[in-house]
Amino acid sequence: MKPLDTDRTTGEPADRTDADPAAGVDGHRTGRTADAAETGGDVGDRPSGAVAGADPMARFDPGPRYHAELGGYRDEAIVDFGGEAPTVSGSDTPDPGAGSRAGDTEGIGAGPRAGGTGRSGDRSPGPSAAAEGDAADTDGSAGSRAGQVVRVDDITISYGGHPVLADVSVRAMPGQLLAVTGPSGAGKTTLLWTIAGLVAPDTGAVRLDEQQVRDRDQTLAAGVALIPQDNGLAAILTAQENVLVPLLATGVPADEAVARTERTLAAVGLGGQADQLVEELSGGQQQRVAIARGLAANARVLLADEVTSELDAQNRQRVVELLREQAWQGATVVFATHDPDAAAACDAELHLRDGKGELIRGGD
Ligand SMILES: Nc1ncnc2c1ncn2[C@@H]1O[C@H](COP(=O)(O)OP(=O)(O)OP(=O)(O)O)[C@@H](O)[C@H]1O
Repeated sequence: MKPLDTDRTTGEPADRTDADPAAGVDGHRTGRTADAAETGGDVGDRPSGAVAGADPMARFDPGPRYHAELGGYRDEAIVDFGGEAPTVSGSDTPDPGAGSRAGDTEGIGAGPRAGGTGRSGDRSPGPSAAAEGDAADTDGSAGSRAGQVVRVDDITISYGGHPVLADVSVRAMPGQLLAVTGPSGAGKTTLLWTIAGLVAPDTGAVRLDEQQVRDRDQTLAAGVALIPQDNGLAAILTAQENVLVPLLATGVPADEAVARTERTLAAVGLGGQADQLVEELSGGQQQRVAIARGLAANARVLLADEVTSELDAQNRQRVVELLREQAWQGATVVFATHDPDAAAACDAELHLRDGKGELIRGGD
């Protein structure tokens, strides 16, 4: 495997102003200080989120330490979620990256690790998030989003010489859900990360429509969102902020960002917990925040990595319905899961075992 370098330079955070937190970006943590130990020392100077003027949201500036494409405020930030954006080749497209992984260190190792070759020690730079406004998408109408065909052609990936995926091929289509199943360690996360451009195959290729995936920047620009297995949330931010900040940081107009945030949190049943810090939420609630963030990205390709693992049956079903809704709007959805019911609700299923991938249902 060739972990891709997604490290970014850091800078000092912008000074915060005291402006209005009502904007939802900064208002809740009065009296709470960031835990440097938890955050690698960065978040104590949490980026501004700050606000000034009549429309603070419109002036939101997360500060130079915020790495939307890395998903948060810390150098090790991992997360993801890509958002919609025009095309892979659209180099002028503002990077729709976003996501967040500011505070929570626990999940960083989840998913394919960098095998020690990543820039951040043994941690793989995580998927990042993204989100860029696409007004056409916000109405949620059928087919309003231009998904992309994801073509995985004969990819082989190994970690330190140990093969994980061998000649795996699959195609995921806009408007459809592709389940990726298989036992623990079969390579589901590795496959999703490869589609996201976070892991480069040893051989073979991944294409979005006709564009070969090169790296995460490219897939972010192409509107590929990843909801990582470990959620990748910033523990010291509220649920609302975890959804909202990446949207603002990637240029989604404030009104729309707020609307998307409210809509997606409500959709996952967390409308009443919007102002609660992530660290105060249960595991299942945190998972739903991460899902809301992924949904808010209005991605063209949505990669959901075991996003129902901590949910009760009712919420699992709801999340599968929400993924279905994404597909119904036109997105291409790839959903790694251990849950046979969730897999059965998908249009096709790729089963990974012993390095091989077999399309056991649907697809072509
Ligand atoms: N950086 C790394 N270095 C070495 N091995 C790695 C690294 N990242 C992942 N692996 C290994 O690759 C294999 C596939 O991991 P991956 O996380 O893709 O599996 P998975 O199917 O998503 O597993 P799970 O269902 O438990 O999440 C595992 O054996 C894992 O230990």
